[in-house]
Amino acid sequence: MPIVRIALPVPIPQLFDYTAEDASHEDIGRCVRVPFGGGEKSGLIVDLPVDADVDATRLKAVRHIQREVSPLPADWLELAAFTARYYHAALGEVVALALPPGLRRADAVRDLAADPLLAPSAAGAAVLAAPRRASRALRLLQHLAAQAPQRRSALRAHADGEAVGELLRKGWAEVVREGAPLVSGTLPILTAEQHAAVDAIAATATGYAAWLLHGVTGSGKTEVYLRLAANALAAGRQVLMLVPEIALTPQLEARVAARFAGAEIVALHSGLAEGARSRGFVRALEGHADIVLGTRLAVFAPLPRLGLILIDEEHDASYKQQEGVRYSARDLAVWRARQRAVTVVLGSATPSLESWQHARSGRYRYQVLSQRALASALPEVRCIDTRRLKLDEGLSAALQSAIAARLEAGEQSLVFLNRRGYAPVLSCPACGWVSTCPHCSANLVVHLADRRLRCHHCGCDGPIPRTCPSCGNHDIQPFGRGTQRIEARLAELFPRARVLRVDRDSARTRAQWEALLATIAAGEADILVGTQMMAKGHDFPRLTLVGVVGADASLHAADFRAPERLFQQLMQVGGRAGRAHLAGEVLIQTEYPEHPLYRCLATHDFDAFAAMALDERRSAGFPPHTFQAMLRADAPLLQDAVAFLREAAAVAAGLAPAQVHIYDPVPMRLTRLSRRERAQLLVEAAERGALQSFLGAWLGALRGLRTPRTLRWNVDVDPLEV
Ligand SMILES: Nc1ncnc2c1ncn2[C@@H]1O[C@H](COP(=O)(O)OP(=O)(O)OP(=O)(O)O)[C@@H](O)[C@H]1O
Ligand SMILES: [Zn+2]
Repeated sequence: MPIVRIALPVPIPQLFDYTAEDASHEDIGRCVRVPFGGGEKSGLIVDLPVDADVDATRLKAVRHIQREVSPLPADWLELAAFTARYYHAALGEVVALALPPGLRRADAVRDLAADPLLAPSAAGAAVLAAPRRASRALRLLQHLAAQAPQRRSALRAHADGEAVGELLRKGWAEVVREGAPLVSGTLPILTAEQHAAVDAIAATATGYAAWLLHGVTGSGKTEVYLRLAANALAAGRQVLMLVPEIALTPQLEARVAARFAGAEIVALHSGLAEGARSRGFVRALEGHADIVLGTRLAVFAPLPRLGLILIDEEHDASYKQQEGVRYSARDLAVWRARQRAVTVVLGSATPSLESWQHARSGRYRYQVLSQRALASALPEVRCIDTRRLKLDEGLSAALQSAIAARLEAGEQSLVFLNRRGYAPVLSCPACGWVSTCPHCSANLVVHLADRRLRCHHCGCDGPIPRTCPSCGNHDIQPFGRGTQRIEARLAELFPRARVLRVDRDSARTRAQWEALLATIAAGEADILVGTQMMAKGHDFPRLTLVGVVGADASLHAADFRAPERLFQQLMQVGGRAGRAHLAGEVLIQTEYPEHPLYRCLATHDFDAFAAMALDERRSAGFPPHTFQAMLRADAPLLQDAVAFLREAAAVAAGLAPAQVHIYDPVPMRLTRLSRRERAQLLVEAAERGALQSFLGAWLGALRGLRTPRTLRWNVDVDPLEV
């Protein structure tokens, strides 16, 4: 009887053999359900071995093979295997992460029929012409009318997308004939730099090439992506477009859908309902989807006709998964481009130092967009020296009057503060009590909007006490400032202005987020108070002033990547100012106006900053000049976590070649998280290969160690946080 070898989601690097009566080589790459332990697990057939690893008579039989959809192709299995190897994870875990849950469970995949193009029908047009009460269906119809035709799946993705069935039932929308033009709408005339970039990148389109597209904020990188995508689509190829957080980029989704009305666009991200995710994945797998637009996990989309990979905001930390299999979608995308011999474009106004270094060394090709597409200039950036100033709830007089001037002119301002909540801690001046999280080594943040004290790490919360829980003092005070406090003060200072706070508390759902964006875009907000959510990618033509408060705190953070992140964040958020025809200005409140980081910001000199930061990294022996991996352990008791890491370090000492450096175990900065104490051990090498082969041997040995039941450990290759 045929034997099938299966990758199952278990945390050990082992494959499992089963028998399957009717299995053939055609089944490699198919999902299966198998008995496992007392229950059932689902996994993927990766091989059809001639002989089993164990006595064949003891093998159990698979329960079900999913044969409704095409098997995952060999190149996809290679991608999964590479991911498992490089990040030292079990293949089954990679498969579990990469496949949509429904497909992996070998469930039936429904609704695989083509994704029809829809447009308003005559009845729909009549509905739009007559005044009627607002409803979901009406809003969706209006949206469709503004951008018809649209794929059913694209409509589904709209905030009112649930009404798509209703629209069809009511006859307000109809299916339009295929063969609609691939590219629709009027195309903007490219700037000279955009033109040069498109030409240069298109010239390498016949094989593997990695491009860093370094375009200043507002330079029109998106337009370059769209033109390159159009070329690939015209050549009959599929395009993979990665974005940092799809919930943050509904605008981009809409833009892509509007540009390529005749193309099938599939969104892939973890926010989708299971059915939609399976469906999109299978549409890509079977070669129907033309464009796959998604967050990091979309890098695992199977794409038989792949022709181009685009990575927007390539520097963004969200491309790195921070739990489970800690992969970097950006790095995997580059590997994938090489594997499939296609072009990959990494775009950013503030490239990661890793990518910038690759561009310098010639590993990546390099294309610059130095001018903004619409605006005549980048915003003017100035520091407000706050050392001798009296601030009003953190706001300087200069910033206040700049905001007042924008109000007067009918323009928008953004106050950027990367700390949500009202105040980072509640404290008692009498006895020194502070609000600390019972589960984490962190303070509880005051959220005045819903009157709670909340931990931003474990999420636990409770009411705000009226008196000090320790001494009974009535006069306990919120200490420090978050977005809610700034919002409240701005509302007092500018009573006639419409102040809008944009952070993860005010935009908890995608619908809330889209509503906020729509409010801003419609000019119905005058002063925005926002966290880094506001920094990414947005394009609001009337936003002309960005005020930065509280950035100094990150200047002296312990993580060696902190300056890079701060610079990127400030350049990005500053880049929201003056993107269209109104001049922009960025005011940074700081006690260190002479700091080189701020000076580089003021001159928009990313290259100077990057060169400086890379020099520092070289002398300190940090990435990208070295390669790192982090072994982390957590347990209810810190001593258990540290003891394990000490043992791991001792094992490493016996295995590591001279060029691999093993650091001492240390508690993590946020030592306690959700009642578990955490510690880490850094290993570093001058070469990736040396690190990789050491890791293989070391982790193998660690898996054999006896550890307390309550201890967990994991490895993070190329960690972003150290
Ligand atoms: N060739 C062009 N002609 C006219 N307008 C353009 C052109 N290219 C881009 N734009 C417009 O310029 C603005 C900035 O473009 P886009 O948002 O793509 O910039 P970006 O490079 O992605 O910037 P960021 O990195 O800051 O997000 C947008 O409003 C876009 O529509
Ligand atoms: Zn907590």
